[in-house]
Amino acid sequence: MATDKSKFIDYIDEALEKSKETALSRLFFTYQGIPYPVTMCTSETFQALDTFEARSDDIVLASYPKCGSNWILHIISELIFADSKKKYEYPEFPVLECGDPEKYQRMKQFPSPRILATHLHYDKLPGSIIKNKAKMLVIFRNPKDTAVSFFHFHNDVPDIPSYGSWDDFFRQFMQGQVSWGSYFDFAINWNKHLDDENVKFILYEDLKENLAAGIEHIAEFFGFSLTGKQIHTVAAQSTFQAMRAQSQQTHGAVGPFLFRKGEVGDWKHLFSETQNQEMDKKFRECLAGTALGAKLKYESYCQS
Ligand SMILES: Nc1ncnc2c1ncn2[C@@H]1O[C@H](COP(=O)(O)OS(=O)(=O)O)[C@@H](OP(=O)(O)O)[C@H]1O
Repeated sequence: MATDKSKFIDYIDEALEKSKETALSRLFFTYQGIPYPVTMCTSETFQALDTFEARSDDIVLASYPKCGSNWILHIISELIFADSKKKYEYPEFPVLECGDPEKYQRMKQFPSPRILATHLHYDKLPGSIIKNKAKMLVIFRNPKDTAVSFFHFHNDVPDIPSYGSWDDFFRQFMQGQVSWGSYFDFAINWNKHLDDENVKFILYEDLKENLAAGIEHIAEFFGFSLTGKQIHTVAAQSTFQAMRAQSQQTHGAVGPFLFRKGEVGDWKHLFSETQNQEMDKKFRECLAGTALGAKLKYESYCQS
């Protein structure tokens, strides 16, 4: 990645250090009905977030955890670099709701465009993002691979509290008792806003299938004018293999765990038939017949 991410790595290392002393039973606190990890979020920071002043040229990258947040962060910073020849510096950890309460004051000094990643449900975003019509790219991934990725992150990273088994994690995931709450609540919430003029939807699986085309759409949405050659260069730097190879430099010790497999359909290795049926039912109840339900291509990615 064309960025100096030392602040980024410092923040991740600090969160991992806190995780070492945190048992799974003490990992979450609830703020306005949603569980968040105590290692990354505090209620003081959430209160301060209400005062955050968004700009119309902020770049908001929204996603439920494990849906490809670091992938689009990388793509955007490469697009900025290709467009302006200036490295995007990360003066703060880019996830908006993570960090100390003073970060929003410091962020006032940062030059535009500022990249704001977030895992917040739409109705928990600070009002100024909506009011000032900052452009928001929201990336979704099929819920089965999302759950599997989430489970592996907990159980593979030595310093992060583990679940007793995949079955334990699945139960918590389906009840929304995981960091940033329920995938399905997040989806229902965002579903109402996919047609908003400042919102663009992107599907992890589509990006995987045609990375250059996805990058072109992202560039167009944010108004970066790049040549076809530049788009292909960004695509070559944004493959899973390229990002995994750099992951220790970009994300520190957690890098190789974060960039784990990057595949579509990994859920087939873990889901039992009963779990498949349970998630299929939940999907039908929450998203069947909705615009997002169609966009997720559930039959292709979760049922075959
Ligand atoms: N370039 C590229 N191509 C394909 N897949 C990629 C890429 N970059 C990240 N990933 C995969 O995204 C998963 C991690 O998601 P997030 O970055 O959203 O994680 S986090 O919530 O911010 O911790 C995680 O998925 P799994 O491998 O299935 O665990 C990453 O491997």
